[in-house]
Amino acid sequence: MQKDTLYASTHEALGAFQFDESVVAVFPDMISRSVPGYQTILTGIGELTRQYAQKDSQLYDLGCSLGAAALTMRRNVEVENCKIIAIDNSEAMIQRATEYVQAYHSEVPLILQQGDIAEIEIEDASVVVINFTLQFIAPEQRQSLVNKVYQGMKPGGILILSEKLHFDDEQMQQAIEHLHLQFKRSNGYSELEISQKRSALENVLISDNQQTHLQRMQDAGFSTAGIWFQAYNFASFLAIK
Ligand SMILES: Nc1ncnc2c1ncn2[C@@H]1O[C@H](C[S@+](CC[C@H]([NH3+])C(=O)[O-])CC(=O)[O-])[C@@H](O)[C@H]1O
Ligand SMILES: O=C(O)C(=O)Cc1ccccc1
Repeated sequence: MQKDTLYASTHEALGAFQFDESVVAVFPDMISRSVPGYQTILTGIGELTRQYAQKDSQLYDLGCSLGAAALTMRRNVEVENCKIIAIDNSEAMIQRATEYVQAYHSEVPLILQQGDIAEIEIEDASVVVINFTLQFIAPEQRQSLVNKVYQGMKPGGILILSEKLHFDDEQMQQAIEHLHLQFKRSNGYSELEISQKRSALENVLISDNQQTHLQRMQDAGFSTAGIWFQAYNFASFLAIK
């Protein structure tokens, strides 16, 4: 696995964070050193897929990057006639994801598509995963995306939504941000890397608080929604239709 050193040296004209070839090359290392609980969330996505995937249905991974969640879902589907659809708008991600997916054999079809998740159709879904991607969608498009997911779901279907959160209470925000900072330091990121990445993500990753997420899922129509996992400011929600 290639080490993430993207922000290790000084960038004078630091551009906004983009999911381009340079990020793709280091992505597995970057996400596991930056997101506490990432592996545990993938394991949970597998377990929930095993429990909630319905026969004759579609499973979606929206904002799939290299397809980690889609591959975990595929390993855990135990019912007949399921199809997994994984979508990302980064050409570089989809290209690399296609190579990854080809390395594993399975009877369950997995289709990788380049596209904007705000624009694609969702139908006959039993499991929809949005693992750390809604935070990159324009805030004013988020409700209609979650509405569309709900509309495209079968009764009993689930949405697994993982996001970086912020906290309205300033003291909570500071305390939890500190814990995340320490997590990145303990994973070998330097102060320069941390501060340059933070600048690059400004206005690119726009987090919501927990209440905004829960309200949005409720407004979409989900009768049940809650957090099933949280590590510091990174949480994963489960909503059931
Ligand atoms: N409008 C959009 N449409 C489609 N894709 C998008 C859009 N905007 C951003 N993306 C894509 O969303 C992904 C977010 S990463 C997901 C990790 C993965 N889920 C994982 O489980 O490993 C999370 C992170 O890096 O923090 C990137 O691949 C973007 O190209
Ligand atoms: O690195 C961070 O500080 C994050 O908030 C998470 C992240 C992880 C990978 C790509 C973009 C953001």
